[in-house]
Amino acid sequence: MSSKPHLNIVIIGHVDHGKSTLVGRLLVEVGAVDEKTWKETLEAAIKAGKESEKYAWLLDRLKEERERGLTISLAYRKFETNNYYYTIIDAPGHRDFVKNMITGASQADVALLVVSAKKGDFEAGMSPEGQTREHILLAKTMGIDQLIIAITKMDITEPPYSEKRFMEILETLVKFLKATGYRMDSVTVVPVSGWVGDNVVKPSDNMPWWNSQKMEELKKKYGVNGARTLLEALDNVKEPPKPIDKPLRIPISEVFVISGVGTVPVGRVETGVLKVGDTVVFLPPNVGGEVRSIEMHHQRIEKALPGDNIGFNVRGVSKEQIKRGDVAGHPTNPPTVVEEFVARVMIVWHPSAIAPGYTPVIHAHTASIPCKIVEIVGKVDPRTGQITEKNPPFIKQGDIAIVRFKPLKPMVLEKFSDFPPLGRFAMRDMGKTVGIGVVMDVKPAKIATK
Ligand SMILES: Nc1nc2c(ncn2[C@@H]2O[C@H](COP(=O)(O)OP(=O)(O)OP(=O)(O)O)[C@@H](O)[C@H]2O)c(=O)[nH]1
Repeated sequence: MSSKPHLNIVIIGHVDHGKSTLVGRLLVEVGAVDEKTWKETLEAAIKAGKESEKYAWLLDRLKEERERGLTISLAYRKFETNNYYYTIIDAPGHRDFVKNMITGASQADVALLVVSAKKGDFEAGMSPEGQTREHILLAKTMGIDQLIIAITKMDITEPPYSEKRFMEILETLVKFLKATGYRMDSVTVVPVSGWVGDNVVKPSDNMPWWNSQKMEELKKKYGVNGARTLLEALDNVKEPPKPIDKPLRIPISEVFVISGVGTVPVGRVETGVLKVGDTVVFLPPNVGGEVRSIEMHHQRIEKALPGDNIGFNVRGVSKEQIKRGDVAGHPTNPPTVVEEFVARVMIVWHPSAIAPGYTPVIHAHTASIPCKIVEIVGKVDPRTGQITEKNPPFIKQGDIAIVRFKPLKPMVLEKFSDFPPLGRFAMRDMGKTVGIGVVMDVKPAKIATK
């Protein structure tokens, strides 16, 4: 196996804009789905009267197989480019997308926004209820900074492969993306047809205007990057910085006592490196000691890296002192216990209005702590992405807002920009997910030294 970096990608876009068709085409052309499986699936699609939706049909079938627990389909959600291994985190509908983003073990490194250029389609996606608009905001809220925009169905613009239509769409999108806070140099655009296969893996002759001169023009005019094909755009994504260089953070999921070993907290290393012999500290309780051993998959290891699920024995820490939701780090740069934090939240479900005083349970990393809203700093207008209303009296379903929270018990949280896995959360109440958010700023609590 080669050592290409692994990236997670999420597919977003308005209903029927051509996500499945484009992704199906990509998977077939890069060889992630073999020709034989493809032909069989195609025949089944024709039999079922789904000829015109064969790629979508394929993806749906793969999804069904996965839901039935067949492992083979997993392979079809993975593909390679020259530089990366990709895993597709699917996002067929808004609800699933939100759920996946919160509960998914893996954060998306990049989003592929599929936008239909067909007359009327693009306009529907950008309407106030449109998912193009909603998904862009959601992706931004969840901290996905790299965006590839595939403007698809170029074969059925009027006239077909219209440069004018492409430019009109791009201009509207750029305006909205800028207002949302996207950096244009993190955005790459490509005109495609998922159906015909133009500019998906192979450069197409149908859009002679899509050339290096045009891409330079777009860079100058809007700051966005152009890619010859979707594959090239995927290949040129920037590798996210390795969390190995960051301070150590291990959210604890369980604590065991093992005879002959002692106290063994278990958790996943999110950032940094843990070595045998290191001194660690657990926050909020602020207790710590020397790491005597580290175990992964029942094997002793000397050092644990981001992504490793480990159990580790710490001298002088008892089971009663630490629990799920605590976070281990090095004493030189310990995890942050917050007195208050400011977050950007999106309310995905709530039957009435949310006002200061409201206290949902915040689920962040392995912690679940009730946190009170002490201030609604401002409401973000979904049409522009800008703060419009300062200190509104309440927020409701569909709103995006900047909110200040106060945890009712000691809690470790970090700024999303510093430690993404410790800076995103779900707000839950009444057994449901009320909202999602990312931590923009923290006010550290004073910790008593022991
Ligand atoms: N002509 C043309 N039709 C396309 C293209 N891409 C998709 N379509 C058609 O548009 C319709 C929707 O495509 P899908 O790929 O199912 O769209 P989707 O975004 O996956 O849809 P949902 O998952 O239901 O949101 C289907 O009838 C496709 O055949 C394209 O590039 N050109």
